[in-house]
Amino acid sequence: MKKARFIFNPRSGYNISNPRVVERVRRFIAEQNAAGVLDARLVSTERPHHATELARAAIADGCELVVAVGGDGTINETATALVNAPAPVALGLVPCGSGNGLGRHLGIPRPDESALRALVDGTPRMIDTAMANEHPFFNMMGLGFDAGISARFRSLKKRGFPRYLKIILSEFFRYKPASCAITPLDENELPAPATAKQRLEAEAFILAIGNSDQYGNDGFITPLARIDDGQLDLTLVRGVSLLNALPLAIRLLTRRLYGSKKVTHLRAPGFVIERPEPGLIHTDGEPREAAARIEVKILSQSLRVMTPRGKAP
Ligand SMILES: Nc1ncnc2c1ncn2[C@@H]1O[C@H](COP(=O)(O)OP(=O)(O)OP(=O)(O)O)[C@@H](O)[C@H]1O
Repeated sequence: MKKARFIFNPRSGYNISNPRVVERVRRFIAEQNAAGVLDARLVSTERPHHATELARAAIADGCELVVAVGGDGTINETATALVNAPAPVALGLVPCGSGNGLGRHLGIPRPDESALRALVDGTPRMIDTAMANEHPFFNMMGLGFDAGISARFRSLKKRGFPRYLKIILSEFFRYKPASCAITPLDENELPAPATAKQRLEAEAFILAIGNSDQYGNDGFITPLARIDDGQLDLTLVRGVSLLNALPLAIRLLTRRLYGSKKVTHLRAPGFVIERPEPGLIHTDGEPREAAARIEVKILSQSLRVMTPRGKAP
């Protein structure tokens, strides 16, 4: 019998409007407990960052499976406690957020029966995780336009994709591109000699660094990223205007962003981003205050995750 803990965020996009998800999860737990497969219970988060405390407590209690029932923010907080945890502790996902970027990349787009089945008969996989200064991330980090969106989204009482869209549109008209310098790092966290000539200074509309290939909702901002290759993919988008916003959005949704002249792609195990002053970034869609200098680095194969059988990306 595998000891497990389910960490449920009642504030995540899907969970607010779909109380049936948590009912189904409770039933699944009862079924698995009765069948002698799991020894599991569900706990709810009461505040931001509570999921990390709950996940640490679950590991200390001997749980081998810790399941995040929430969006990318809840997954981030839960997984933070599991990075480099001793085997066989694994993260499970029941993605119920507004975007579900990590879940979609791993073949778990929705909180459905397939997501639940993967928890008990799926394949455990080792994936990379990453840090942006002191902030862990698992899916995506960024600065510029999308960091502003995450800050405004956080202040909403109600969440969900339509509200995302509304904020994206209003932020588009007020956002001013930010200047930054980007230096790729090698495996030893030194400026990469082979790629040093790629050091870029730019006015970034969006600067995104992806461990997975998408923000969520199939917005493929780093379309070539793989979550277990020991590398991070950086996408720099410059000069977005009313004229080119729609074609760029279509490219974003069809994995063709790197065909645009406005877009630069870099790949490295890490990056240093320097800005004129401290400011906002986001990690997995959650806004954070960060120093002017941001060091982003990969932690190769540092998290075990349960994924559906035969669905490895
Ligand atoms: N009980 C709570 N009350 C208020 N906020 C909470 C509570 N529990 C967790 N949170 C916060 O809720 C926020 C949103 O969670 P989450 O990211 O899971 O949902 P989402 O934003 O709808 O999904 P996604 O990131 O996939 O778009 C996180 O910042 C988390 O810290």
